Amino acid sequence: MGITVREPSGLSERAAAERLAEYGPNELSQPRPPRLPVRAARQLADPMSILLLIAGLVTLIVLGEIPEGLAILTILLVNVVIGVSQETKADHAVRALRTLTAPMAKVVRDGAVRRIPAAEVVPGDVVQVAAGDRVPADARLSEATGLGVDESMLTGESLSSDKRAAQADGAGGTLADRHDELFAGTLVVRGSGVAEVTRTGARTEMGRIASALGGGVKGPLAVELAQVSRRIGLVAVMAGGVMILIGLSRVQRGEAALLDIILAGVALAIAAVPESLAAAVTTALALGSQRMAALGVIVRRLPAIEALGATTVIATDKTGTLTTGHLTVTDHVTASEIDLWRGALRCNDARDGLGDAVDVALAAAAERHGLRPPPGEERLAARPFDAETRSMAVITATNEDRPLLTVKGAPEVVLARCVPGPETERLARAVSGLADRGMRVLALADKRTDDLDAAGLRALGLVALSDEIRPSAARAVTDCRAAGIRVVMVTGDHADTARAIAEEVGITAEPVVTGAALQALGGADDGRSKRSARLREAAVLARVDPGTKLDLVRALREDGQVVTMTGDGVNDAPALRNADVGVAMAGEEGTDVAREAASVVVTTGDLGTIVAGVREGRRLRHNVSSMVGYLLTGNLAEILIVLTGLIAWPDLVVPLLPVQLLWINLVLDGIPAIALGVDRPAGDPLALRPTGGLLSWPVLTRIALRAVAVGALVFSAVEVARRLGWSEEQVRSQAVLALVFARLTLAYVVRARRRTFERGWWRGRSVLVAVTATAALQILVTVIPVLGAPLALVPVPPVGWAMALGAAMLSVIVCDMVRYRAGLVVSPSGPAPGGRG
Ligand SMILES: Nc1ncnc2c1ncn2[C@@H]1O[C@H](COP(=O)(O)OP(=O)(O)OP(=O)(O)O)[C@@H](O)[C@H]1O
Ligand SMILES: [Cu+]
Repeated sequence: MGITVREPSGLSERAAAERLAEYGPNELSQPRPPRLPVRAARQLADPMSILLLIAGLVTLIVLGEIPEGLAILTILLVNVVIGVSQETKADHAVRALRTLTAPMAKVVRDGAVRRIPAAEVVPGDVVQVAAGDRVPADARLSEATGLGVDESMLTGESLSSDKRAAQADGAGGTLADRHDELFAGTLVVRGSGVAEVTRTGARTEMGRIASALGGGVKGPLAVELAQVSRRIGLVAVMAGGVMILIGLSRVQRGEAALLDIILAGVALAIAAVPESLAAAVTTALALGSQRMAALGVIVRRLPAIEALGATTVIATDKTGTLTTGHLTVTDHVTASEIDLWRGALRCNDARDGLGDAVDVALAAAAERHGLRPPPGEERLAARPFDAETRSMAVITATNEDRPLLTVKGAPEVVLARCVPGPETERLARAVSGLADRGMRVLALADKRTDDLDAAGLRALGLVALSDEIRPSAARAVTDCRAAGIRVVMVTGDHADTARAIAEEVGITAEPVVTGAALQALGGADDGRSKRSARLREAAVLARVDPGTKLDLVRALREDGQVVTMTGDGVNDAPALRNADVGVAMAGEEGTDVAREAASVVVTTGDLGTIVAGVREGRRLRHNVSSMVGYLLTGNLAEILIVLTGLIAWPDLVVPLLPVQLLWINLVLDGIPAIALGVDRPAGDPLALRPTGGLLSWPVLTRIALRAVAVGALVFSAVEVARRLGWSEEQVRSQAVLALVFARLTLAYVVRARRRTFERGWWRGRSVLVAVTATAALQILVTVIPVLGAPLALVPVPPVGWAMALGAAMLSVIVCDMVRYRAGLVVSPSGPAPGGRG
């Protein structure tokens, strides 16, 4: 426990509540979400909507076709409503997540340390900060131990600035000179301190600068989708152009009006562009992130969902992830119990049961042995625990004349600094017996000196802490293996401890690679490549420092793996940022720095939770690829029919009227596409192994082949209708009916794993509802003339229905054949490179 001269007891809860009412919450005001009309206007400003508006007005006013013109405008309205509601939904989801990851602060209230939301911090609060924390408010330091703060976000200076406790009267000056002040929003990179809050919320230095926290960086998925949309847009415009060119010859011959042809071309272009794709994908991701939040997986950046689903390697911490993280001292080796536990209390930063898990466990053990912090001792200097040195050192003024240095840490580190002798050797030999049992072993030593780095210490003994395995972790490891995901344990702990735990949870414990072994490979080019190879094959990495995590991430990613990495410490940030998915812990266990570097925050560090996230990620990837397949296949088939029909059926002028194209694409298609986005396919989603990119060549080939097949089937149905001598309206109605039915069955084709109507295909309520509702809608407008009139649809004879259903059923069969075939005909170059998300 930190013994200090002044032990500030902080505000009382009552005073704090009063101040909160007076000063308001400690937050920078968030930009308000745009209002409904603004959102609607944004949707309308989209080029497609503008085209649609023009097309509708031209039909209505210039051509004087009132029902058709109104229908087009209604379709536009429906489209805007769907767009706005999707955007609002996605927005809500993202906002809800932001609240979940709200920052916390440690304050002293009524004399005890509490963790409270940073927004509730008030001026006058006594806050504690330690390495890894984001400073919650502007504050004046009353205590500082080796405190260093990164203030680059305020001052632009990349070097961290050293802080010390305030003197009687603090001097002003530029921000960078104010060494006894902490500023809201800056990051503590080392040491610890206690400070009294001076300003909160918008009154802080950060508040004055105003938040520069912009969000919304586009992820790879969004970029890929934007690219796809652009390409398809080009194809669509070309298709529309071709249509107009073909039509022009007809205008010359006096068979059609110019305006009709142009409108039809524009409609084809609008119809062919999957404008709902990007919005539907964003919605699917946003809703998926909400579902994940319910599982305890909070996604900070939406594209991480997709990357989670694509994960091939999970690099995990040991403590807190595979084990519960509740450390208890279960064994110790010592010559003098009293000296050992006194040392454990001196070299300890825990307070009121809060703080580092090791320190909390040691304080509890000391108390069990009847020791309390000796009164009247004052801490003169300290070097906080740090994962690089694996030790902590404290100098205290005791009742005796000379100050006392106490060191605790990894046995290799501490015992190496002790005077050699039988006792030191006895302890060194005892280490591996304890570690073999999966326990974390620490050594303690002391010496009368005021030098933190002194050697020649007296060994006090060993303490062994055990940590229970999480039962869910073992299951998660098995799940991962079944799903083809490798689990690698990365720990700062002893190799023997690591191996014992790895074996217990079912991670193949071979090979165990230690930091020392990696170091021995040297730093030359040759050594580096050997090092990467060693890192890639390791199942357990022990006694490694956080820097090695970054090397591991790099080595694995170079190898084409998609890496999910967990981390909690200040030094884990680079690795978390560089991994495909960085996972940090919410709450006390993780640091703010790690959380900000991570793309995913989990409420329990449990590996099972992370695997649940991977499962959801795989499901979402599957859903997004279903959606893309569904929309692209359908649209392409439609373009093919319109273009071939234009040539084959000159008497029809245009095979499908603009209003019909828009009806099919903008109304009927949107509903099943959204349903596919939130689909629950049969079976365990974890088994849906990611294959290549969203639009790799095999995928595109499959889409093209299926589109040709569906197009040909619908074309035949229409051709038969023409031969039977039906009227122009009936032939077009037949085309719409067959196309809609065939496209609807595509929803089932794209989401299936092996066969369209495989076991459990009917499960997944959203798709069933969407497809049935859409089919019903189409049937209604076909059989009820009043409803069909604006769309120029008329009832068709029974043969027509039979042909539409036949085309739909045959589509399924042909598309399933393509499913098998595609694996054989395409992609000789192995998996496509799009797998990394
Ligand atoms: N509070 C502490 N004071 C002194 N030494 C410590 C403390 N905590 C840990 N150590 C030592 O440092 C070593 C590394 O600890 P660290 O917490 O960095 O491991 P880690 O990589 O987080 O482990 P894990 O994978 O189990 O979470 C430990 O094995 C222990 O010997
Ligand atoms: Cu004991």
